Amino acid sequence: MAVVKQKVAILGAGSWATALAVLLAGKGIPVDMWSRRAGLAAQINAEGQNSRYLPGVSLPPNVRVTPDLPAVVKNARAVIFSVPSHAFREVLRASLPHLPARALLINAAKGIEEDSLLTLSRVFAAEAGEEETNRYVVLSGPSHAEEVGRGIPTAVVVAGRDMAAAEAAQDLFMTGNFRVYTNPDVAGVELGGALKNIIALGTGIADGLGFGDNTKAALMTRGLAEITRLGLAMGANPLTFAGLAGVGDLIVTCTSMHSRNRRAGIEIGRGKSLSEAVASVQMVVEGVRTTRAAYRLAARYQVEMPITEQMYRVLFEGLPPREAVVNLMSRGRRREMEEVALAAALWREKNCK
Ligand SMILES: NC(=O)c1ccc[n+]([C@@H]2O[C@H](COP(=O)([O-])OP(=O)(O)OC[C@H]3O[C@@H](n4cnc5c(N)ncnc54)[C@H](O)[C@@H]3O)[C@@H](O)[C@H]2O)c1
Ligand SMILES: O=P(O)(O)OC[C@H](O)CO
Repeated sequence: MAVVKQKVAILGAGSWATALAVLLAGKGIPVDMWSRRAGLAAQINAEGQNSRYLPGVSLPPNVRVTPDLPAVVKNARAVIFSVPSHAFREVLRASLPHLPARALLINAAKGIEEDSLLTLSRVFAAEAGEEETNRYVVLSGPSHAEEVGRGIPTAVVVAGRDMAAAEAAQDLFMTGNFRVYTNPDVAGVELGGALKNIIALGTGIADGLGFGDNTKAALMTRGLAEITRLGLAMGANPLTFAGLAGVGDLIVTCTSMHSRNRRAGIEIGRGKSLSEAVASVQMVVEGVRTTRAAYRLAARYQVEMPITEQMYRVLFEGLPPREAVVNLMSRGRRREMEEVALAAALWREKNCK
């Protein structure tokens, strides 16, 4: 007798939600997806693809899309949140009364809540209660929907405070083309995934200005240094930033034409306004809100984040991108590793007794 697999719910119907639906449905798992817009749900069901957000990728027949949120999460063994980070609290709140008691809860969004400056795991704890965080995990790493949807080999990471939950998510997603690692460092994995978007906007701007690979490598490397500094101040393990959610995602987002953050940056570098650049991408550009959040977090934690500061001035204070480059290049002399190494030593002392 064939074993009927218990369904998975995906909240959101954008590009990442659709790619994850294709991945899971390809494993024979029934997938119910929630779209807040009935029209988009009907269109996806009728066309057998999400032509608005992930054109050219066929959805298996075991994927259904509906605007009925309670019906989508009912009896799901896992619920995946795949909406932009600014919508996470609202969608979580709407779904909480309906979530099955033991369902694994997976967040696939990459951002920091702008008003509260909370990472999304902390938003979850605030809304659902600290006792629920054992079944909450975050999925991150270098994974563009356009490639995952087409079965291109990809490696990602799942972080959870309870390793059993992280391992359950690992089992859920793992395929021959989608390799999943686990990590207990929730803060590091979510900060890596969120903060790299600021640097991707920056490398896009550098490309739009006509600069070269040297500039991009400099921004990525020094970007990783300031991401690590803030991560350390916020309790993350510095080694997480050497992994898939850190340097891995930084590489893919700063170099790929699939990256919405990089594409928006290119348009800004070519002279478009922020709103024109974001509108041209037609999908969420998480790095814009994250730049605002990280700029304030840097001040709160007294962490030096020069690239983030210049990005903030370009995006929100009208600083011409070329002046931002001059400001970065003319900073005082520094030793490369001093602060990060010191902070990492302190972290080891505190956490590796
Ligand atoms: N696209 C990728 O390759 C990719 C990969 C990994 C992670 N992510 C992350 O996944 C999250 C979602 O990104 P995406 O690429 O799917 O975005 P997208 O722009 O492709 O789609 C966003 C979806 O969310 C919906 N939405 C927007 N505001 C909403 C709200 N208030 N309530 C409910 N739904 C709302 C939109 O209608 C749309 O269906 C982001 O945090 C992104 O960083 C994306
Ligand atoms: O398209 P981007 O720039 O939002 O990046 C998407 C994913 O985070 C890549 O891993």
